[in-house]
Amino acid sequence: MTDLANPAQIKALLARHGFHFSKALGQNFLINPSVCPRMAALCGAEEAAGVLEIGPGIGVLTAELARRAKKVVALELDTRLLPVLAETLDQFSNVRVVQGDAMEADLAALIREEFGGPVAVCANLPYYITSPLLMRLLESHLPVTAVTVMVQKEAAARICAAPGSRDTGAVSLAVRYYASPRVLFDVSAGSFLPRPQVDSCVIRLDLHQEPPVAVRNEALLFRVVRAAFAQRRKMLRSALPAGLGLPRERVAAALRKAGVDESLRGERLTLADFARVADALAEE
Ligand SMILES: C[S@@+](CC[C@H](N)C(=O)[O-])C[C@H]1O[C@@H](n2cnc3c(N)ncnc32)[C@H](O)[C@@H]1O
Repeated sequence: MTDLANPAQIKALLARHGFHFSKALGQNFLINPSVCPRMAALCGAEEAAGVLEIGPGIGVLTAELARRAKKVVALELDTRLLPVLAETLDQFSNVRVVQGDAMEADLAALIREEFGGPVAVCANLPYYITSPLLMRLLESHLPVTAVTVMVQKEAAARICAAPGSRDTGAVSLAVRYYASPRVLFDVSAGSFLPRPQVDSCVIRLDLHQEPPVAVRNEALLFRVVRAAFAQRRKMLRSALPAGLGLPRERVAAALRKAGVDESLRGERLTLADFARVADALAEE
């Protein structure tokens, strides 16, 4: 049996299957033996109905999840990895590997059919789709308790940024609408095969039962947030009309009504501020 924390054995396994890493699919596999047990222990696997993993690779994290969760469903895009996973996860009767694209798959149906209730999501994410995939998981109103993922360190700083901080952006605010984010631990570039250019970080997003702010039109809220950060060095009085394609006077009136200073930049606003601006614009 292959020791999935042993680089020499992993290389031998992949060579036996004629596998070559695909950069385009973000294939950097974990080889640091301490990372997967920590992720699996911190992702809420035991409390949920099971764990949905995205991108199992050769199954190193999947195995640790299977030791703790009632059931693990692992969604992998690369068909070349299916025979590898059949071999490495052979000992676990509570794991099902599903071939598919996490950006396209009907995740609601998958969770409904495979699990009896809300799941935890755990993944070492393919970096090329980190933000869109996270937003898909959050926006789709899936029965998910928490999302624990490895992302690039810079992405973690943006996703978990507190409002008003230097790293805050449209993604940070969108994430906070759906979840409470926190950084769990850092992971060095040397923990992966092949070694990526940058360090990584494991974060956990605990999904809210209800959004922390009430807003009339969710889509408009996110349009306002994106407009404010599309030109983040500009004050709201310029950034919002440009980003929303609205007359300056209309935006100025909405900002006044919302009690938000038009000379501020987006990074100074909280989610509640943005919600008041969106509501004021919706009323105009
Ligand atoms: C960073 S690797 C992580 C592999 C493994 N979980 C580990 O930690 O070693 C990302 C994995 O996601 C898979 N992947 C890439 N794009 C995907 C997609 N759109 N849907 C599902 N899996 C994808 C890759 O093939 C790869 O196995």
